[in-house]
Amino acid sequence: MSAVTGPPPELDERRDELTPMLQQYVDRCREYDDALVLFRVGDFYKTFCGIAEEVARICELTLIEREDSTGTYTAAGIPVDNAAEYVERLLDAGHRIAIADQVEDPSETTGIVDRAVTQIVTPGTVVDDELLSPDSTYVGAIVGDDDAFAVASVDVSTGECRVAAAPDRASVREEVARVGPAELLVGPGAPEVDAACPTTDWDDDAFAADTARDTLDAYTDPDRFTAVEARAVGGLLAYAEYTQGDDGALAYVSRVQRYDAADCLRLDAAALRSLELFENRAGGEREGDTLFETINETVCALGRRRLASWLRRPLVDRRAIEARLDAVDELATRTLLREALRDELRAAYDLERLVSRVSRERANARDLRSVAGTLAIVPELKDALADAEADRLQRLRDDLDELRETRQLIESAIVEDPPQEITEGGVIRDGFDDELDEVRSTEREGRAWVADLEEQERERTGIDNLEVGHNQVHGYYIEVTDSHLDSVPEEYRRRQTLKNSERFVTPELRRREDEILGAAERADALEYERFCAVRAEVADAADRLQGLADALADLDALLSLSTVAVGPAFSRPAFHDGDEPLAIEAGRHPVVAQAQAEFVPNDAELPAGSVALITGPNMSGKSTYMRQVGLICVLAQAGGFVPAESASLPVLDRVFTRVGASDDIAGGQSTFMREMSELTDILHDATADSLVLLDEVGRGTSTADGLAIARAATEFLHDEVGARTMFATHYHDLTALADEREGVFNRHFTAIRDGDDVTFLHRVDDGPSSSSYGVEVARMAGVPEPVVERSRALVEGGGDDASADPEADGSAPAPTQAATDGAGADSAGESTAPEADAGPATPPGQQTLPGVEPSTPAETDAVVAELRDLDLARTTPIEALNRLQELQDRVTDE
Ligand SMILES: Nc1ncnc2c1ncn2[C@@H]1O[C@H](COP(=O)(O)OP(=O)(O)OP(=O)(O)O)[C@@H](O)[C@H]1O
Repeated sequence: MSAVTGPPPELDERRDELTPMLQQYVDRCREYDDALVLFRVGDFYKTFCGIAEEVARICELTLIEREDSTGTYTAAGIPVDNAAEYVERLLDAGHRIAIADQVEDPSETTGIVDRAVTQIVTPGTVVDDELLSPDSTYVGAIVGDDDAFAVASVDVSTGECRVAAAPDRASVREEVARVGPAELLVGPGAPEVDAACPTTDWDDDAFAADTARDTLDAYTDPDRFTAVEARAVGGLLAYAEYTQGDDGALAYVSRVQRYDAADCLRLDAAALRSLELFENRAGGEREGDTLFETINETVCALGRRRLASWLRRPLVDRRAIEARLDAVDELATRTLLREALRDELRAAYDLERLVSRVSRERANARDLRSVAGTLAIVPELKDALADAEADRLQRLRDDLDELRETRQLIESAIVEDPPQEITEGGVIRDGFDDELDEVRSTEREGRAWVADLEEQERERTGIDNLEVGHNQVHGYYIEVTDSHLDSVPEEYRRRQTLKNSERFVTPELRRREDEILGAAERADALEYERFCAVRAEVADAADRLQGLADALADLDALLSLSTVAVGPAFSRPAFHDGDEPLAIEAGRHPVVAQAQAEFVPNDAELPAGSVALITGPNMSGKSTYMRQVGLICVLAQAGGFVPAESASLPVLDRVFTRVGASDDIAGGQSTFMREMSELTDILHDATADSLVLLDEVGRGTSTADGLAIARAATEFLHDEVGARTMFATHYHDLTALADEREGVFNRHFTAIRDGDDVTFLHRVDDGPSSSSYGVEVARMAGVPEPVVERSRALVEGGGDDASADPEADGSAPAPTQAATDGAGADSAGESTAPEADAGPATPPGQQTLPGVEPSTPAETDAVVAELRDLDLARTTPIEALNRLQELQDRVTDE
């Protein structure tokens, strides 16, 4: 990155010999020596020398040679009109960009136009619409003292700014993951975080206690914050100001919120990832298969961002949850009200970003009309909510600020469909400003006089084909064909001779023309002035406008939740004080169920402090089941209805997830190390109010060690922590824990086997599973047949209960049997016989593995005997494969 920051050396060395423009370029590069300077020259942002080469490479631009009296320089130019696209590429390539714009009007300057850096664009501080997704874009900052840390974040495009204290390093990491910044400032004393975004080393001084307090003082009372919080948010705001051109405090950051990270259902990075709230781990086509995209029914950008933040921070205050649910319930029941509100809200613009543009003086007339357009729906929304009963809705109705004066101001000042440009007129309405009206009427009168002139002059001179026209070079003229030149009056002055005609002006026409031009120019200037005044007045209402944006965002998010709530088989969750079981009837995974037509609903019941050990074949639905329990809890605490017939839930403080090592792509650490460090966090931090979802813990090491760790962790969670825990495992030995501990019980997923075919029922049942079907799944995944056969032989030959397995003794074809025996402490008598009886027919929603032709018993016996005698220690892989192939041929040929 350093190659493109600072001035190009060949220019820097000879600065004083360069042309004034290049001198200015070098100066801006020196001033902003940590950024790539884009230097405005006419309609382009230019870069020079080595920097130009880098920009041309990234942006696929052509390099040009620029020659002046001092030398020849390589240059590359980004067209100003579609700069956004190129800026995005440069950002993606990891550059920080300083935009040096012309800050003087070239037409009013003699000599060189002054240029200043007006904006620094970094991944976290982008404010241009073209570069921004509708989602929040945060820049975050972390700092630390000896024993305290703080995490601050700001969305420069909307002004949303927050800071939270974090008691330890793990909390910092967790909060950073939850904020999900696009860029992170790592301040002094900050712990190492594995951020999924670029990090920036920002001036340490900005985070110093006194400096940070001074910065913060321009926004709010610094005494509201602890020392470390003030350092984090003060340093961060200084950076935000720096990126916006260093013009002082950002007026649209009207509230700096302090929050407690523990005041919400805490989801750490692992939980966010494995529950796939915002990102699908599979990526690609399944990218949109996330909880957020599945339940997002918002109709405007404000609501979209709000719903995302509710999902990132579900509530933990039961009263607040119920209040949200009451509102959702009412909106779900009252279809007409819901649809009327949604229809109105569709017309809402992104008020937060508009207000921030207004405050930054970047808003144009269209933006102001969008503000007014959004204000125009407010009375309708208030009316519609007039008889709302839920407290939350009543409060929202009161918070919907009509801002009548602001709306009236914009509507009376700005024309309905204004142009993009604000300096070229056509922006301010007639009747808004006397002076402007007068100037405009002078212009209009002048033009009318000219328009009448042709008729008048024809009459006066008797020249019936006399014409009045206008061109850029000569202005207004009177054109007379050669045949009528004799009739031209005396005061006509010749202007231009054409092939068959002459063009004239008169002193009066000249005077009128000057008047028209003067008036037009004056009108444009006046309009711009008036526009800026109106914009400044709107900016004065920024606080109230942000308050309104807040209310609109809440309303849209509530409407989205209520729209989902009326979907098939959603119900309002009930909350209890935690002593009762977490109980879900016929729950569904909201994302998988949507994609899968034949999704099988499942019940779940977890008494306080219990551990459910979940066993079952691969692919039988264990992970889906556990995640669905987690997602239902998250959705419920965010204030949503849940995909279940009923749900009776405790208010959780945290959801922990630990997914299998192979499911996780970890950087740096070995997957096993990472798994263990995540497990450590869980064992340390889980409480009796937490939900712990463990999927395959201990898989990344030897079986004996893995089993030991899994068992010890389960015992600890049960005996010491008392967290509600679901543990999906392939360690069947673990299921014995249910006999030893009262709160541990077994659940399993059922599959039925018909010969070699396996059908997954995706249905959870009591008791442990007895078979894993790993070999069948391996074959389904395309593992070569010889290896599959060898594996099967090993399983059958080496397993303790080989003789109990009908397939092991070669009796073929194997009778249809339940894959699970339903045995286990809690499930005596609840066998899966009904499924077994169902025979080979494939029930809906299940996958079937293809079978192979069975062999005859005698040959199979012989082959099995040979397999047993094989000395594996002396067999190379190739020999093993050949041998397997031969053995397989023998049993299938026969
Ligand atoms: N309740 C269900 N109804 C229908 N299909 C389901 C259900 N649950 C899971 N499935 C399907 O089964 C597939 C496998 O599920 P899942 O990953 O949960 O299995 P698993 O038992 O955790 O497997 P493994 O042990 O290999 O990790 C899912 O991708 C989904 O398509």
